[in-house]
Amino acid sequence: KGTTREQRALKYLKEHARQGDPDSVLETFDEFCRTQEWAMNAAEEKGDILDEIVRELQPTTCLELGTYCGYSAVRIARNLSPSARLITIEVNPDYAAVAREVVKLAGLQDKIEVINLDSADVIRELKTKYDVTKLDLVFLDHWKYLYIRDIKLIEEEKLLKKGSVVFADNVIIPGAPGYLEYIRGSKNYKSTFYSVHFEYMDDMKDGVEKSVYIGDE
Ligand SMILES: O=C(NCCNC(=O)c1cc(-c2ccc(F)cc2)cc(O)c1O)c1cc(O)ncn1
Ligand SMILES: [Mg+2]
Repeated sequence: KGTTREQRALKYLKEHARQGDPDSVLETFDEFCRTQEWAMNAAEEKGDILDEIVRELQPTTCLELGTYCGYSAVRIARNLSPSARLITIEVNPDYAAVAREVVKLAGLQDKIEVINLDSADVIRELKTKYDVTKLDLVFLDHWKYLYIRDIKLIEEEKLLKKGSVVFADNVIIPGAPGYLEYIRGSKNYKSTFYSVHFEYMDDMKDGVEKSVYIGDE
């Protein structure tokens, strides 16, 4: 097949989802992954926890590392208040291209900015180039060994404030042991682990970690 899995998913969404309807895009993407081809979306159970965090926190500025096809970006942005926004970073150009289309299909291009660069380079420029003062919500879902590098960078840049939430996917599968040890050992966070099913696999368990920043501003 000349197409990639991500391109096939986008085609399916364009043919079956309602333009401008984020809920329809997410439901259709979940249907694609259950009936056609698996994809690494933060699906149903993980998504429900993410929805809960966004609804309770009502974040103004969100950062996502690891856009992939934009499933969780749409999931986050559909619950954001009118002036709130999400910056999502994807290093893979093919993934970023698909994600931009999915965001447009959901009608959320005014809330979501997809950046096709390396996460560390963008984090260093959030204040100067992306007009960010503080991050209310950070969603870690990119390469698992980079979680610890990037959370340390976010702290170094003083981008968190009391109450900021850092939500990490895949802390069991594929796993992020270094990150878990770091964040659970840090006095600046209050962490909670949630045992959840791995996306679209009812017989596999994964885990997500929600950490609330309580350190100095
Ligand atoms: O790694 C890149 N993106 C995805 C990061 N996310 C993951 O790796 C990830 C993986 C899995 C996963 C777990 C078990 C398994 F058998 C297969 C996949 C699940 C998830 O929920 C993820 O989030 C990437 C690639 C590339 O070519 N260029 C730039 N970035
Ligand atoms: Mg993931």
